[in-house]
Amino acid sequence: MQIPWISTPIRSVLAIWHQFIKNEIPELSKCSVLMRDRARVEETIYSMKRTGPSGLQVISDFDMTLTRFSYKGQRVPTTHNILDNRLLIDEDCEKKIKRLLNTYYPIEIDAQLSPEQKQPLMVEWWSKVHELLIEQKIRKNMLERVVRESGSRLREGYREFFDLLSELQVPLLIFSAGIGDVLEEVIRQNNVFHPNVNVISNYMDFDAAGVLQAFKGQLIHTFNKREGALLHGARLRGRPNVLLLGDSLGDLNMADGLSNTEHILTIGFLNDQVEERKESYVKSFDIVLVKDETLEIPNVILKNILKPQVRWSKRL
Ligand SMILES: Nc1ccn([C@@H]2O[C@H](COP(=O)(O)O)[C@@H](O)[C@H]2O)c(=O)n1
Repeated sequence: MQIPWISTPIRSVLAIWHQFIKNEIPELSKCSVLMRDRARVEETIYSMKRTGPSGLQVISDFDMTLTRFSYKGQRVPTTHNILDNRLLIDEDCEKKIKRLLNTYYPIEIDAQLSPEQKQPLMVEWWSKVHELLIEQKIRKNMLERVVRESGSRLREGYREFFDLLSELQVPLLIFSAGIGDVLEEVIRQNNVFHPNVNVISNYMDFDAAGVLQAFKGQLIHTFNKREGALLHGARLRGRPNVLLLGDSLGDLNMADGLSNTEHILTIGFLNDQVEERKESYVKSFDIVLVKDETLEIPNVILKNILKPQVRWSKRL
């Protein structure tokens, strides 16, 4: 808002007031942020803000959503890839797992294939890898060290994200097709496994000697999160407003187990194959973050919903 004939301080106060009444979030103007309908996004945030922390829950994917996609030019390992350590698997197994990754990951992110076409292939990928891991007789007591030695990295701003939700007792459900035991160890080692955090994932089943013998429950892969959400619906109910974070179109189904929702705001991290997938991401997510390795935008939105008074008093 530019009014040339009034002094700068008055102009700044007016600009802040203008933003306040319009509920504008300046960070959403960054070129890495894409939205189909910005006005709708801001209205949704405003509605969520009116209900406040007691009505909100956050549902998030883990690998490449809460963790970085890459760091210093290298891919950051997923919870599956963290197990690629000689303490747990031999060279032959490592080669086989890499070959499977090179075969199936391009399918997972292929913009030309539908989720229905990808589904059976994802089951194949996950099942083959889990079989290989079971053959390796992985020991539970090695996981702590293996996670510590891995290059796993949560996104910049993760502490603020986890701590804010914990402080205001907003439930955070991490819904991951990765490996739950490894995921829990990553957030524990980063000191953010707070009591408001719940995890739905693929958990390892260890025998009495602590050796991997199977995986528990129904397999979760990237494109069957709807089934998982329906199965675990009870863990999702209760709060009508949802902030959902993911990096795959399959993550949009993570809130399918919910009934009585009022507002769902979806944020998608577009990390890879950007040009090929941009259109479908913008169509499907409310906000798309292109090659953004941080949690800055989710944090700004959360602060806006949960702590409006802090935001405005800081700015004034
Ligand atoms: N053998 C595998 C299987 C899957 N992945 C990747 O993990 C991601 C799943 O976890 P989310 O937390 O994102 O649900 C998925 O995107 C796969 O690319 C893998 O690295 N190795």
